[in-house]
Amino acid sequence: MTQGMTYILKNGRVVDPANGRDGIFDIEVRDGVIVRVGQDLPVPAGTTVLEVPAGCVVTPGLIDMHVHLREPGQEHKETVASGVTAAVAGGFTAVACMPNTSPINDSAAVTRYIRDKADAAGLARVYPIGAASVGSKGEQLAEIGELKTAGCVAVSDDGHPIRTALLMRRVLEYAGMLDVLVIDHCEDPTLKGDGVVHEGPVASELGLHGIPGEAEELWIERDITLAGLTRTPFHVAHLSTAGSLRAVRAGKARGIQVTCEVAPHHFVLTDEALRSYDTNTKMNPPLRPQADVDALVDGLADGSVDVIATDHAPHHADEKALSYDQAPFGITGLETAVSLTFDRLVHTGRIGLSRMVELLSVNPARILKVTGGALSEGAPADISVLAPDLKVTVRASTQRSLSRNMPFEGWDLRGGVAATIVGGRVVYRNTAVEGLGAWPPAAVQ
Ligand SMILES: NC(=O)N[C@@H](CC(=O)O)C(=O)O
Repeated sequence: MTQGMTYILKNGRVVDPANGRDGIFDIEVRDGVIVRVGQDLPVPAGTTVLEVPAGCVVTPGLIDMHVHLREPGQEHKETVASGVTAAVAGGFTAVACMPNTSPINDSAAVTRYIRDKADAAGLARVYPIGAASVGSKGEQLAEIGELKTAGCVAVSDDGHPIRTALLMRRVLEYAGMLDVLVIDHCEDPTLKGDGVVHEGPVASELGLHGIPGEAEELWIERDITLAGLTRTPFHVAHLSTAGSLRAVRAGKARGIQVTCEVAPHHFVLTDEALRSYDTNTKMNPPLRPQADVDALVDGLADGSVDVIATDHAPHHADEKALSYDQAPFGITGLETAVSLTFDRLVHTGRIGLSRMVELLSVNPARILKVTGGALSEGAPADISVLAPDLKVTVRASTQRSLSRNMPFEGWDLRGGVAATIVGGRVVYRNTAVEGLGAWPPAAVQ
């Protein structure tokens, strides 16, 4: 389908909390833009009708604000093109990619390189996140103004915390002045030491070095204090413990502009999964005990968690084949997030569909200040069509990511993605969903 086409998405259940909509609506798209949303829209001559399959839900395009695309420098794990292919297959119309590439994205040249690759792929929108410090080394401020001009929407030293309190203060001051979001990977490196899993009975039994939850919690307290001092918004990457969530809630209650994200693996898995010794259970931060998982689910339900973000961290099979201590941290997530969210949060009754859309679209758009988050007339037609009752069996071999490091192999989940529309183009169509047969072929299907 070309961008110039006019079509009407008909009879879908539209869940668009930003516009207060949850019901059967039609959406008219022209030249890549939503021109009308209404009930029983008339179909002008020459307009294509795309009937939304029964049971499917139409939402503003999902946005994953934490992914690793690995290009430049680690194209054996993922490229921008393979990453955005995985993104649209996972229902995401946009992703924000972390700067821990090789070289690090601490310059306009790297930012532009990533954007050019994303433009060439022409699938999901890609928003680069620049490094907060030169080389993410935690010594010298990066050129945040230059990064913003080149297209970065946020800064972070993700993979590492922003190393000192003074540097964090300066990053907040400069980024705040330039209206660039600061995202921190909150982890005290001295407390982490050579830990590879959560510190607790499971780690002891398995003989693996532990990382206490307090390594994250202390750092979040530091950053919230500095966000208060500088009166600047601050976003916590991959929050994983009950104590961290208490700190965020307390910060919000004091009026500090702090937001946070939780990754699906942290609300689905506990550190019991480590007993498999599967290195696909090794990620940063580590899998936590049930009490933390319960607290995160409560936070996702009650609004204290703002965002679900995958922390999609592809690694090559050879690297993940190393011993548990040696293997790199991280798992892929773009192609399982929607199914895990449906299965574990929506179908269990913990959150409703509109909260799901807030977590995966409305809030990431608002926090990053990027397009999307609402199906408004005049907005670019970035739309996700979700299939809440689709039966999905997760298979790494059928995923689009170049890497296969994920711990959900063979899982049967209820809920998936039917189609993904970016700027009016149907870029992904799931051939397993009945009723999409009359839709035009998509670049990914
Ligand atoms: N989250 C992860 O487990 N891995 C991230 C970096 C990091 O945050 O350690 C990666 O880039 O692989």
